Amino acid sequence: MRSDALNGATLLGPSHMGSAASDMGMTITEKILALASGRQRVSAGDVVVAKVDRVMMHDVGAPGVWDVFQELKSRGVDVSRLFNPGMIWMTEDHFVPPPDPKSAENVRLMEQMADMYGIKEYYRFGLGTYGVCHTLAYEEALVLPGQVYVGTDSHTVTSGALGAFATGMGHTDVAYILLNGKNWFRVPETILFRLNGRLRDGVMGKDVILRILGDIGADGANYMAMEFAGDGVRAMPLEDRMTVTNMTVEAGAKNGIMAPDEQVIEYYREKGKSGFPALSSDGDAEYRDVHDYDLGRLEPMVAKPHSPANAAELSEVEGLEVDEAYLGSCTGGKYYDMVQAARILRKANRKAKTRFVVVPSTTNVYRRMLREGLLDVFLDAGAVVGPPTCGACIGGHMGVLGPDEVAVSSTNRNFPGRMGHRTSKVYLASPATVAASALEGRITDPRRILGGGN
Ligand SMILES: CC(C)[C@H](C(=O)O)[C@@H](O)C(=O)O
Ligand code: SF4
Repeated sequence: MRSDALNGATLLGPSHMGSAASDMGMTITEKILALASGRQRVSAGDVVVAKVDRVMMHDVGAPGVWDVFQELKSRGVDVSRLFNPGMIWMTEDHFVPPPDPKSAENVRLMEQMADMYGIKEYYRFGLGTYGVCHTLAYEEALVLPGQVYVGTDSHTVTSGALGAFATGMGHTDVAYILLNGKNWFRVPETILFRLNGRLRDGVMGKDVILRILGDIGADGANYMAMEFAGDGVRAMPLEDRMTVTNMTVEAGAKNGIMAPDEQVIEYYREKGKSGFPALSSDGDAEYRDVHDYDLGRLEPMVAKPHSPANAAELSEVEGLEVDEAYLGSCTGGKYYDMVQAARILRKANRKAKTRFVVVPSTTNVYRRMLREGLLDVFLDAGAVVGPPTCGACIGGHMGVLGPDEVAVSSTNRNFPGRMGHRTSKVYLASPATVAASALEGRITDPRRILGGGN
């Protein structure tokens, strides 16, 4: 079955897994876990031991895994060799360039791990390409459709937009995978979100996922797969799709996933990658729930403090004064996000009225911004443009908030204190909304500047 399914980068028909006619079909998530565990079929609730294809560690996760290794060593476990160093890739992203001694120490520890274990795919700040892991996974084609991909970060779910089973795991689980190449998974139930129609100008993937989070709640998909399908998905650029899967974990999801379409396959072809299974869900797959959305009617959204699921239409808070507009992170610091924000600034052609912090998520984004004149657009608007890092998204550095400050941010979490002082307040919004709000110093509908009907 495995060789049938690994049929090159072609879109495989629904029933390629050869399940008996009487069986229910499978979801894409079930198919990937079946392939990885060498089974003909799996169903939600099954516990499987699945081979993991790729593992990511960053400058917060790798030191945590190192600690687990030391603990195992003290109990007599041999941690001198890994199952397959080639399955691992690492990047420095959360606290780089290091803002404090502890972060600097973590970076040194990563260097040591890379040397000791022979980890070759290592993206280091100050030595060329590096950046926020989830953007880098896409840009450098580090994860392929159909793979089981695990990272030391909860937003590893982002890569599900490209058709992988992608999920975050804790240090102990990742340590186990590094030593054994596999782990156990309970096959999640799936909620299907059918996205129909096209987003209007000024409305982005971020608005889609905030709407959905508002509808299902912060625990609306606990340990479930959130699958997105429909012509609305196909109409979205890949980087905007990634914003949608990125925030599935904010509803508690195990993974977010979209079946790879021609756009995905073409993307990988350009990167010189093929030979992966482009799986999709069967028509008779079993879903826990199905939700329909008409993207053509979606309004710009925000998530009010202090939960990503505390969603409201932007109109509810329009005009609210902000102290900072933050454009960055794996959610809102991708190239597409920068382009959408810059479009608003170009159109307005004036300075921001509030502090405006722009942090491209990777060096690839940064270089493209430089080449295409986007850096000038942001600088001309008065923004400070920082080097690639997670930065203020996690309250680390590069624009953290002071007491009672209010920010509008393209990031994914607005828990108390997430971006700085515990009394600060964060409104999550799309990159377009962040740019429009920076210009006005107040939460602003980007369509006011773009001139669309709102
Ligand atoms: C530091 C890291 C483990 C964490 C995560 O798991 O997501 C961070 O990236 C976040 O966004 O909160
Ligand atoms: S940018 Fe923010 S959400 Fe993304 S990995 Fe970094 S800290 Fe986490």
